[in-house]
Amino acid sequence: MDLNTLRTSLTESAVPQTFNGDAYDVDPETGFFPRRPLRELEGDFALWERTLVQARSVLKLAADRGEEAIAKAAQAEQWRHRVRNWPLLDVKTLGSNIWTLRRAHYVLTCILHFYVHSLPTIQTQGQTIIPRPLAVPLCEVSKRISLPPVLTFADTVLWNWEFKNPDKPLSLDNMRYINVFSGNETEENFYLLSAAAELKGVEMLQIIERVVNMACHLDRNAVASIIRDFEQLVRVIDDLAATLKEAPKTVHPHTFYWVVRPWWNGSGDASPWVFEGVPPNSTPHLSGASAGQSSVMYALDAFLDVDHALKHARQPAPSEDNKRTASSNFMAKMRLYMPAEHREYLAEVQKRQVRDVCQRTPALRAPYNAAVDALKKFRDTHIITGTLFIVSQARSQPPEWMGAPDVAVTREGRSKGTGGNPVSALLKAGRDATKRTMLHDQ
Ligand code: HEM
Repeated sequence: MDLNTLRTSLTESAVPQTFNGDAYDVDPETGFFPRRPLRELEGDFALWERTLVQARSVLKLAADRGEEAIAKAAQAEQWRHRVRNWPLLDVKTLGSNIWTLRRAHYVLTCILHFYVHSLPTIQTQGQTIIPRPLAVPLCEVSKRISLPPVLTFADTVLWNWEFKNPDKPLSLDNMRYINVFSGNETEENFYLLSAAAELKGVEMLQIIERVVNMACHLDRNAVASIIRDFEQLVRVIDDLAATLKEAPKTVHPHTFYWVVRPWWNGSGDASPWVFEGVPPNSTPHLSGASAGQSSVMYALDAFLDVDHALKHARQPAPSEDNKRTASSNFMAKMRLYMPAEHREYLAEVQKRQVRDVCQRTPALRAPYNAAVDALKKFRDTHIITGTLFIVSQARSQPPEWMGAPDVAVTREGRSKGTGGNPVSALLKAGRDATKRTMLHDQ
């Protein structure tokens, strides 16, 4: 679809009578996933595609001191040298097809992360320079699709797959991840776990759309139907929690923490990124990729009206830790890393104020609360997962073949999440905000 056509249809449907995900690039069968993989870039831009393929076979994390990394160090430097000497391509000639621009974002952000995280530390003292032939087109493409010029959840999970069998529809069994930075199974399995949540979430989005439409014209039949939908929603959220609980079976916590997650990091205080040829301060959002940017859970939050920002006086009152986390605005900031059309979708769901409808309709309160409770339990599971995969691993030693961790970074610092919040306080604040969403009899 053409970018302008999509934007126009969004503007025209600013307050649609019937809420329909299609208008926001949300597919009825694949949700936030595109129905088909994004097509490779062609012509001059095939250079970017080739560079990404080469990166996978030669680049390792800068901290990697393993035999393979040492043997490939010269090839890795040649790869970075080639990127620095690329011709400066004009992205205007890419056209305005949204899928082409998304593919360009995916390819260039993957190259960016290969580039910065493989750079020997000696070359990143004080600041990390992103060379002009990469920086300029990346920032222009990002601007055109309203995404920051950094790897996002969409780049790693939504746009990074191909069919095993192109004649069959998208499903977990019929997809394979293309760009796996570390090349290991833990990373690919993390993407598949996220994909499982996205695909499970499709059912959830169908429920959300049905309920927000019925909530506008509430009669006895609509109430009965909404009650059934809330019951179904509880089952879907329970399934999501069960999927998350299974994570340690396929995603290895130690490998995840030391070998996979560093590839997704964005710009940090120790060596902030500088985009050559791009006006300074024009790229403020550079956190890096996180499952915290998956629109699926935010759709649920918007639908149930979970108040992460603590704007409303709800019970029980927030703790001091909750307040500190809310002031960092993490949840609102993560929305900036989602595709623009999905952000619009979330805003539209939020506007429908389903929580208020349920508050005014006694028969809906208990079914609504059951869904909130299921989401709270999902977040309880998520806290356990975050503790196992991040907090505990921050106390562990890196694999032997890796250089020692940066001694300047304390263990506490190492258990910070995307955007710099301590992981456990962040995940608990989300759980507590969910608890406060419960309706009480008035
Ligand atoms: C091994 C599996 C997982 C781990 C280790 C993990 C870890 C984390 C961490 C550390 C954060 C804090 C922000 C950050 O540092 O990026 C976070 C946030 C978040 N994650 Fe996960 N996550 C996992 C799986 C998932 C899955 C499958 C989903 C999607 C359903 C998900 C959805 C979220 C959301 C929505 C947030 C924002 C905070 C919140 O809503 O409470 N995560 N996750």
